[in-house]
Amino acid sequence: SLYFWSSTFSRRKNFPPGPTGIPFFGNILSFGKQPPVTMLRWKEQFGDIYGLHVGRKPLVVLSDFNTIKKVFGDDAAAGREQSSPIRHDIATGAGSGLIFSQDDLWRTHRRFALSTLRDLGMGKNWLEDSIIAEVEGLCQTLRDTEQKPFDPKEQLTNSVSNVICALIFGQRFDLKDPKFTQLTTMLTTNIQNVDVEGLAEVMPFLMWFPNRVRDRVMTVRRNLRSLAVFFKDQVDEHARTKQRDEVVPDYLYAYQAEAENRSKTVAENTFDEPQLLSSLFDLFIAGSETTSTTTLWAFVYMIENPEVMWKVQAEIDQNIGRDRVLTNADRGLLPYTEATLLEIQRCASLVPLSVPHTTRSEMNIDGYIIPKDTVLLANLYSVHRDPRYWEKPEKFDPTRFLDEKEKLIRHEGFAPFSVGKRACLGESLAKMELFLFIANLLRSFNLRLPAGKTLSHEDYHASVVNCPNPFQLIFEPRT
Ligand code: HEM
Repeated sequence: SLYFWSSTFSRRKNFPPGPTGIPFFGNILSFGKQPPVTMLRWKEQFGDIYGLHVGRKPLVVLSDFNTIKKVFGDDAAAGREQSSPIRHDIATGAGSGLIFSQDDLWRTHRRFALSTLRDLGMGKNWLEDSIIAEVEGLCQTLRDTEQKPFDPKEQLTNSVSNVICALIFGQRFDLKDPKFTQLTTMLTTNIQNVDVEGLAEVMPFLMWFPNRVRDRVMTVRRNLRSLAVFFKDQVDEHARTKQRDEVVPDYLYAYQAEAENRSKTVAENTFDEPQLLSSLFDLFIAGSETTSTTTLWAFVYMIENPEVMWKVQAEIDQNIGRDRVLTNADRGLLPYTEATLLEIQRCASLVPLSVPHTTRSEMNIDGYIIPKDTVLLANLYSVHRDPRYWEKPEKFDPTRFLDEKEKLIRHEGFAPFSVGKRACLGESLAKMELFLFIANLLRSFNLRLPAGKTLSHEDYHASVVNCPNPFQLIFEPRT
């Protein structure tokens, strides 16, 4: 097998150089607990484009902003791996939905999702109103803690998930509803376990006997099946109430209408139920954990940099006052607050390796010949720490996003939502949510650590989403 191994490698003549792997495993055993950090070190050694292997699967890691922009702007780099041991395709079909589909299926459904989300949110106050209602509910829950140490993660996740529920199902759940909490907890668990994917792929025999990897894979799969039942119930419920005219339009109705329309006009209609279930999974997964975890990062950075928190609060107090809820229209008056949100996103690099792309055909990337079906990783974590774009990248400093007149600037090398054809399709929703949640939380509360506790941005769990390890805070009302 060693011969086979080395012969497969030597055949890839123009493949980018990188760290040496070991037979059978490739480089996966060297990733460490925080792969993006390890990959940043490899960048320093091998440059902006280097090659790796997970098992025998080749991977190319891109670490420079402009290279990523160029490569991800090309349709040839817009593929996704079509299956995985721990994806919801066990319940909905491989290569379906929005995140893991590719080619025409992806193009059609991405276009539909973008325009539907735009139509649902645009020029209408209900989306902003429903986000604000969630923010106010969350603030009430935090006031109810009466300044006792409290871990905000679960309530925060529920509040943010409710925004997605409003968008896709036209309904929200009580923040303390145990069934809803069970659902959001399953999603959180699954996101945190994505890092088991590579191990399960490289060592499929681990599924044959009890061990930690198998336990994690089984938990994820069990959760996926329960979630699929939940989504299916929602779909059926919608089908039953379709005729009522007082309903608020939502993603599900829009999808069902599109499906009906296309069934009359298009020969090959991909707006079927498995594709719907898969898309609901994706919007839920991509749309809730990301925003709520960014808010957790905001708490961490505000505790680490209290002078920034005070400055944000002072800006809000002076320009708006602390007694009324901040709305989207206030953003223009709060450049320092906006800059702080951007700096939180830069430092957190929430989705540190973006979502892996694959090549749909052979690509030439700066002289390297990358074969079809190669996985491409964008190391956004290293982009956000690149000294070519960021002065003193390790420093938390919102003013880097402001010009000398304290006006907000667009900063080169900033890509929390990735770039190109597959860039986040919820970006504008996410930005609105981040502002409304974080700015209103800071308007309403001083954040403090319980006596004797510490908090550090280095204490986190690395997976597809980097998430701070659990912590408690004291939420001291500011009114
Ligand atoms: C702070 C919040 C968020 C961050 C940091 C974030 C980041 C990302 C990143 C890095 C990607 C991968 C892009 C790529 O493959 O190149 C992505 C994809 C995606 N995001 Fe977001 N996201 C956020 C919020 C949201 C929200 C609120 C939604 C829901 C509407 C959403 C829906 C999606 C979808 C559907 C994709 C897959 C797009 C595709 O494959 O074509 N995201 N996001």
